[in-house]
Amino acid sequence: MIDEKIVGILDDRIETIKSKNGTLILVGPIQLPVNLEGETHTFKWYCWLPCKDLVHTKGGCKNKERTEFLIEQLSASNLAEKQQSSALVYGDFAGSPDALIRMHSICHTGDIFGSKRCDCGFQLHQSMKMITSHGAGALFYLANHEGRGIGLFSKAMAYILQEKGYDTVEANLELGFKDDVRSYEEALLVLAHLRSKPVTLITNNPRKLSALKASGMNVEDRVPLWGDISEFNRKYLETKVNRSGHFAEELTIP
Ligand SMILES: Nc1nc2c(ncn2[C@@H]2O[C@H](COP(=O)(O)OP(=O)(O)OP(=O)(O)O)[C@@H](O)[C@H]2O)c(=O)[nH]1
Repeated sequence: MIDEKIVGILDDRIETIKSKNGTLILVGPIQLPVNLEGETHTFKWYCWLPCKDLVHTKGGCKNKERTEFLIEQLSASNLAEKQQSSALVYGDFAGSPDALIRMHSICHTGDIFGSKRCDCGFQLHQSMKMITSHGAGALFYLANHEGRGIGLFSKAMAYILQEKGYDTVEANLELGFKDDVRSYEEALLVLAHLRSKPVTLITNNPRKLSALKASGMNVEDRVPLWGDISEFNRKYLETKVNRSGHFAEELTIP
């Protein structure tokens, strides 16, 4: 039995988002002060969970019952073994006429370790800076997208192939994957829940742009995000342009 007071505290900040493919449980907003190059910017942080990741789910509950049931499931659901994605929201996200969106795929090596083999760490921090300078926007951090959806272990194997001359696309294909197996469905449901007005997408990837538009994202515009180019990621970036068709007009590879 969960303490009623605990249920009351959490219930205010838990919502369910229903779609034809299932239900997401969204928790937030949570104040998150973030250090961006010495300046503190406060984001609103949301995290979500597909209902199927819980041990059991109970349909049709009233809010308080649902929240109590959810808390009861948590400790047995082994959520640390699964991936949970989240969103950092900035400014008047629902109301602002234009908002910048970054759909950022997790990159353990680039985002956490600062690896220079890719541009992911740079893109993560730069997009947060772009969103705060713009005044309104959201960064979706997609935790089940590692290695463009192949997973961290497979990405490690792909890196070994790349050391032997295979490019990013070839390495994925040689390991039996498609080049890009990412799904944006859950993130789009959360986005639609938080904002209905059009957005500007931060990306260099035309396939990401079309996939998101095809899934119903209300994208009005796109802004590029190239940078942190070095001898270590030159081939990776050239492969993006030459094999994956990335918009190259804003890119200068020295
Ligand atoms: N398979 C594989 N994935 C990689 C490699 N380097 C980085 N990644 C992954 O690529 C993903 C980053 O993709 P994005 O930053 O969305 O890049 P993008 O698809 O080019 O799109 P934009 O950055 O939006 O232009 C992350 O999940 C990384 O883990 C690699 O060499 N092989």
